[in-house]
Amino acid sequence: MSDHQSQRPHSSSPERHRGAVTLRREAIPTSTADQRLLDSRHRGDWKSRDAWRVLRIQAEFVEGFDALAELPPAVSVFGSARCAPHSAEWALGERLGAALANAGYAVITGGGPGVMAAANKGAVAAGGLSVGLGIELPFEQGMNEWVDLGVNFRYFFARKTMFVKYAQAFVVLPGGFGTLDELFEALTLVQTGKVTRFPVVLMGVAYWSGLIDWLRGSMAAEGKISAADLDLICLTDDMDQALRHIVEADPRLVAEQEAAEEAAVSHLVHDQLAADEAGHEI
Ligand SMILES: CC(C)=CCNc1ncnc2c1ncn2[C@@H]1O[C@H](COP(=O)(O)O)[C@@H](O)[C@H]1O
Repeated sequence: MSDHQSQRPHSSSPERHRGAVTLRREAIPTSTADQRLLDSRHRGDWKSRDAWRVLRIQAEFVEGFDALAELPPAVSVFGSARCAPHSAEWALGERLGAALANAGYAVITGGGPGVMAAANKGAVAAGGLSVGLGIELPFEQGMNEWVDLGVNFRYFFARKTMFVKYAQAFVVLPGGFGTLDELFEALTLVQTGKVTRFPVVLMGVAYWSGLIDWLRGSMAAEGKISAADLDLICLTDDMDQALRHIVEADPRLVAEQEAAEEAAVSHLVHDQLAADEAGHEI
């Protein structure tokens, strides 16, 4: 008898154990897991159980990690699925995709239409890697034609993990609920220290100003966030400023800068020690 079993209190009624779960009386199933798995008549409802879904969710994370692990440094771009081709927002998305690709970043979008397609198109035109993380929706929708590496997700939350995990920054163009969800998720992760050095750029000053005013005038003024939390956002229409904000926080550059600073300090200490020694000898 194992230690685990010997610690169980004796009970007159029969019981069954399923991992950490103890089952007694009416809760004991009349069939075994093997029976339910092998009995084809029940295959349908077995698949709709949450335990089965957990495996599908797990598989979705594994597939996402597998497909994206070797991605070069990347930036996730968000924005409206509904902006029309040839609109000003489309043009901004395309310019942004190209600028990011020219700066050496892969461009990750939701793989859908609108701003997503524009940013993917810009990235492809500039010779960059164009990535789409699609989402299964109630209506049929393929990846936009400018996605070169596409992964389709069933679950929003698994997909959202990929946007953060494989990007060094978020750039958010004008959009609706989906875009706000992605923006505020990033801000919450940075605010709570779940991700560090993660630049969030908002492009489209006219569109976002009302929201920023409200965040400052109501949310921060009433103490729901600190004024410093607003510093997490870089609001600009200027492509160079957006790029600078991203590049300056790039972990590769930051690591190089920290190494250079450490080297300078150790030289200084070394010189000081040498000078002290020379002073003693005199
Ligand atoms: C025409 C239409 C509504 C298509 C929807 N097709 C979509 N395909 C892929 N990602 C999407 C889609 N809709 C919303 N999203 C996600 O939510 C954001 C856009 O939502 P919204 O349009 O701002 O609220 C995108 O950044 C994207 O990640």
